[in-house]
Amino acid sequence: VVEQLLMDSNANQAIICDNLRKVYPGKDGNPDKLAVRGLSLALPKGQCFGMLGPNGAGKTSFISMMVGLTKPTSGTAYAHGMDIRMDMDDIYTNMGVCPQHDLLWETLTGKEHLFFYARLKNLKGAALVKAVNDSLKSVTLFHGGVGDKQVGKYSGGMKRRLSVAISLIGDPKVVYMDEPSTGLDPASRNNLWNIVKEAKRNRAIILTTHSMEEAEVLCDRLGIFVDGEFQCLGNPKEVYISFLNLKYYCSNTSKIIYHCNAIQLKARYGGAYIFTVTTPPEQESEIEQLVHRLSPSANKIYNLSGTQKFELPKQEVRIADVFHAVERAKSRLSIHAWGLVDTTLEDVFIKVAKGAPVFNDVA
Ligand SMILES: Nc1ncnc2c1ncn2[C@@H]1O[C@H](COP(=O)(O)OP(=O)(O)OP(=O)(O)O)[C@@H](O)[C@H]1O
Repeated sequence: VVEQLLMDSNANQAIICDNLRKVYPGKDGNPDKLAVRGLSLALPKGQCFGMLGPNGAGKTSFISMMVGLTKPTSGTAYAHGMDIRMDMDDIYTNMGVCPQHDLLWETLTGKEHLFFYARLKNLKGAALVKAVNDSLKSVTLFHGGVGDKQVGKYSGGMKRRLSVAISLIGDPKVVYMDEPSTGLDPASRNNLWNIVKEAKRNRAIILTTHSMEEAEVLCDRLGIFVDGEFQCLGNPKEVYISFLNLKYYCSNTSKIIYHCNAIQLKARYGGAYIFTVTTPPEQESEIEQLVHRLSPSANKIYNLSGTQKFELPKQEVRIADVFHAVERAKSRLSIHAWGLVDTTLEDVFIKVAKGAPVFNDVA
């Protein structure tokens, strides 16, 4: 699969991770720490991938490997088709990083920062000046001579915008952003989100965040990372979570309701339930009709080989009606499994984090 993706890398996949692992050797008789336990991921250009996870989950360890600060213990990853084990120098020319804490020189101006980083990306002459001015404009630090002020005089929001501008200077195709909007007021945060939305058009962005809202606004796909591995991967509208013992309204042919250790969730989007049904593929249209009778504005969000998922606006449906409708339908349809879940991304994230082992942030 990785080889196929790599062959396609020039055309499509900006980032490919192949069973990436990071183990920190235990010291003083302590056991080894598996910070990243075999991460595989492909991210096409034009997408922003959000990495959520509790403190100590391994997000920074992952990003550190991707940006060349540390070496993988095993496995590898490819940025723009280049291997992080061997080709880091080439990767740097096409990579941008916005670190969690602004790494800025207080006595340099915003513009000087951008000149410095743009030169590192081999920009020269008129192209260099244009790139710096465009960059300042894109993060609204151009007008009024703000770009010529020392960074020490910048507000937190201005520093964060500058850090994002630095990560994007030189048109890198792969960008890592570590909690880009942490600590910003709502207006500055919205401003920064617009910059990131614009930036993701022609590059791949991997973004870590603790904000569900940020993940929903910016990310085309996201994963919840716990204890060194993804517990779920999907788009913000629909994420699969496993290894959790969450209450889940679910039934299959033998049980009506049980507590199962898998959950499908839908992020808020106005408060909807996710209704999932698996039947033989030829019965799909009958299920669709049933769903639309229950909820006329239901929206189909997934369909594969007889498994269909719909979002049902909460104000339109009562849970009991769904249960009755499915039970009645079982007399004429082969419903292999079905489920109805009501939860928000934030609720689930908190439960995922609680379900994870307690991490000690101190290495
Ligand atoms: N250099 C190191 N040596 C040993 N253990 C480490 C080292 N760096 C991180 N760890 C451990 O690896 C685990 C993952 O840490 P990491 O910093 O990658 O998590 P994180 O998800 O980025 O957390 P946060 O959200 O707090 O930044 C933690 O248990 C941490 O204590």
